Order: sequence, then C-alpha cells, then structure tokens
Amino acid sequence: MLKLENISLAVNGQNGANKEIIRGIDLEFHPNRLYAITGPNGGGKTSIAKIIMGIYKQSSGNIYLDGENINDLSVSERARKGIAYAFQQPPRFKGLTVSDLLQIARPGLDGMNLRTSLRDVGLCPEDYLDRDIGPGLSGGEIKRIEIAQLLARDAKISIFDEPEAGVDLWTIQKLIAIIMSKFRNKQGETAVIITHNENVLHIVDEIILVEEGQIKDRGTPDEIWPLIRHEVECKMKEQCRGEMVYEI
Ligand SMILES: Nc1ncnc2c1ncn2[C@@H]1O[C@H](COP(=O)(O)OP(=O)(O)OP(=O)(O)O)[C@@H](O)[C@H]1O
Repeated sequence: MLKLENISLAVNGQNGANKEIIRGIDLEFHPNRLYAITGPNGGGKTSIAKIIMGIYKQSSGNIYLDGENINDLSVSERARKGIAYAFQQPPRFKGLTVSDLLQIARPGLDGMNLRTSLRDVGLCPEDYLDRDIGPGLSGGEIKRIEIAQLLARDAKISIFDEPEAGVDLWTIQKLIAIIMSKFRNKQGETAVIITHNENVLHIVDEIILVEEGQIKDRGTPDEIWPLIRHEVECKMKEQCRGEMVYEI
C-alpha cells in the first residue's frame, strides 16, 4: 500500500515568493484497485504523481510504501521498489531504441513479449522496435510507447499521467481497455490514472478529485461523477457570464 501523509509542496512563484501548489494531502492507494485522479487544469494532479515518483521533493509530510518511509529514496530507488510513472509528456531519448526502452522497463523481456507490448498499444512491432526514441516519433507514438513500457513492467504502483493526451480518438478507447484489463487481472498491483476522460472515470474503483492543490473529494464513480458534472456546468456558466459582461 502507498500512503501519502500530510504532503505539501511549495515552489518558487513568479515574483520569487513561495507558492504552495500541494496543500496537506492525505491519500492511500491499496493493491488490486484502480484509481482515477481528476480535476481542473493546474489543480495539482501531475505534481502529486511527481512527488510519489520522487521527481519533486515534498516540502513537508511523509510517503510510505508498504509501511516503509520512502521520503529519502531517489527516483531510481523508488522505481526499483516498484513505483512506475508514465509521463504526461514523455521525454525523448536520442540514441535509445524502442526495444532498448522496453528492455530497460522489463529486463529479460523476450522477443515475443516485446512484440506483444507494442501490439497492445496499437503499434506494429516490425515498424517500431528498432526506431530511435528521438524527434522522429510523433507525440502520439511516443505516448503509446511510454504506456507500453509501463504495461510491460510488473510495478506495484503504476501511474499513468493522462494516457489519453495526444492520442487519437480511435486509439483512446482501446488503450483504456488494455490498461483496465491488465490491472483487473494482476494480483497485488495498483493503477492510478490521471485523466480528464469521462469513460475512465466511470470504470475505476475510486475517483480522487484534486483542486487547488487539495483533495476536494474522493469516492466511487457513482458518488463523485455527479459532483464533477455539477462543477463543470457551474464553471461554464461563470465563464459565459464573464464573457457577456466583457462584451457590454
Ligand atoms: N516546477 C514547478 N514550478 C512552478 N510551478 C509549478 C511547477 N510544477 C507545477 N507548477 C504549478 O503547480 C500547479 C499544478 O500543476 P500540475 O501540473 O500539478 O497540475 P495538473 O492538475 O496536473 O494540471 P493539468 O490538468 O493541466 O495537467 C500549476 O499552477 C503549475 O503551474
């Protein structure tokens, strides 16, 4: 189980003053459960993922993995402990092939499984295995490869940051179905999907709603979805009123 206890994060704001982007978050992620983290843009979802992965170091609070405090572990140490993260905007690694990346994710992955990993995300292995993860790949292709390498791992906690971002409509549904089926069939693993996709929100076990650096609510899709819908409708009305006043 992964536990975040009273986590806050302050960063340097525009005028040099400290700005708190995560504020006193308590969260638990249990094995065999699928979670969605959602909420408005800039709310703090990616920052939470980066704190879990060790990319951002929290200003205060503790993180525990299976009871062990992992505050001081580096990104690679956390990866070895079984935390995996697929970036919202995956980095490119010039000089590294797709095959290399998958083998790093899962050392010893044989040829057949390498191919299956790529087919699962809708990429033809023959066309991609030897390609460089550099500027030659499109944003959507690199996103799918990033998801493939996370699926190839057997991490305890897998965090997908907006798997739908930059992926065409035809592929999104398939990708989501694959992520769901992989994790529904794996024992002892947890998947966390940061998403704005309504379809994902309906099929996870729990939704965590993050807004202004805090957990605004959490619960089952039946409990949380009506709140999200209401919130979105209210925001749209506010924006419309703003525009009308401006035009007058
Ligand atoms: N390294 C940083 N330095 C300064 N500000 C940051 C940094 N990282 C994030 N922020 C700010 O913190 C806030 C939360 O960002 P974050 O990327 O976590 O939001 P998000 O909920 O993932 O947004 P989105 O839905 O748009 O991806 C934003 O206002 C962002 O500009």
